[in-house]
Amino acid sequence: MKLALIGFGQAGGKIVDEFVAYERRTGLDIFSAPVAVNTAKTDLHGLEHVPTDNRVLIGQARVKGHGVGADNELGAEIAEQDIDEVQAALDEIPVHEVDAFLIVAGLGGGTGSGGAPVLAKHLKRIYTEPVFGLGVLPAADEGGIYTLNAARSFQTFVRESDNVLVFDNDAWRQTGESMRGGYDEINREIVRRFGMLFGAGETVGNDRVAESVVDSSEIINTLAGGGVSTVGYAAESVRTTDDGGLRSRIRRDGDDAFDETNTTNRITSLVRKAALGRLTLPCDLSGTERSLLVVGGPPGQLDRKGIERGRSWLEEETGSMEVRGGDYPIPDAETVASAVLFSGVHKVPRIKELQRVAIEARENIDRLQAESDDNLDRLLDEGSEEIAPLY
Ligand SMILES: Nc1nc2c(ncn2[C@@H]2O[C@H](COP(=O)(O)OP(=O)(O)OP(=O)(O)O)[C@@H](O)[C@H]2O)c(=O)[nH]1
Repeated sequence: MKLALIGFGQAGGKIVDEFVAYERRTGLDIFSAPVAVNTAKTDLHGLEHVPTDNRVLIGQARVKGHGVGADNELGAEIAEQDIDEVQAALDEIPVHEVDAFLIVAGLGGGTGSGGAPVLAKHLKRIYTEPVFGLGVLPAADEGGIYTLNAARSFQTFVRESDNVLVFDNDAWRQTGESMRGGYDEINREIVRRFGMLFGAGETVGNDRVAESVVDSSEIINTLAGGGVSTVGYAAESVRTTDDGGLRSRIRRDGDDAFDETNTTNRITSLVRKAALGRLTLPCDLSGTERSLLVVGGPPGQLDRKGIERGRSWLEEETGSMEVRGGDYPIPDAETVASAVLFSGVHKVPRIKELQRVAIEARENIDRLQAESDDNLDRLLDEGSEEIAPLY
């Protein structure tokens, strides 16, 4: 599908940068004029792939290019005030060619957390195309303020968008590695998963027209209806033979029945692994409203029976009959991969936990604020009779 892609804040910009790198690497044509918006000049400078003309610095009058320091109310205010500057960048996009908007932001900071919902609301007012969000939740150990920001932004972003696809940094933190050090790997993971979903049905290069049965309307219909989504992914490598043909790792030449069963089984097992493995937002899949299965890889490996079985299994697992699916032929691929989009998920312990910690953080901030005023009064009162103020 064709997306108008907008990264808000540092995380949003870096992920959009990675999406553009992915698009160039794969030869796909998914993103129309990607845009990065930020209140921090250095963050915009740090991007490598988003064209310079598409980097929009907002809030200069308020924060002078230094960011909003995790104040997401300020982030939202600035986004509202400077929405025309963002719109000017979007005016360059041939909107009649795009299927949807995708706004990407880390929800724990200030600029993206505050700005993404404001932009979603603005786009929905102006355009008829659906507006989707890709929201990144902070890791639990980032602290109360990040959690509070994320909880407030999350509920607003979900309300203002047609669907929010969620990636939880906490679930993807590498043990023993600092969160910051791991961002590059995490961003590649985000792009691998969402890139495969959004790339389904798009043209690779000039001469290979994808014959996929997954097209943009199926992705849009899976996301339509609102709510929150998560994505599962699994892949297995297939080897290239000496004559350039593709051969599965355990294929026995000349045994067609064996090959067919093998490709069918591989796909059904990849679908299970994708759904039962680590999701972008871990959750209980029962009660998921709509799902979409995309199986990508070399055309000869995309067995229809396997995809059908995978779909039936997903229906049982989610308890929903609304499971769409299809293949995504990628002629030169060395892996067969399965990506599953679960849309309208409800049983998400992480969100409940985020809200609980956010309430605690709010109470803690209010209490400290009240105490701080008293403490300062007490501190300054001491000796005030002997020491007169300067004026
Ligand atoms: N996955 C991922 N998450 C990131 C990355 N950078 C930051 N984050 C997350 O996003 C949250 C928000 O951080 P930023 O995007 O840096 O904040 P910002 O929107 O630029 O806002 P301010 O810096 O407060 O102006 C953090 O709490 C992290 O959880 C990244 O490169 N990848």
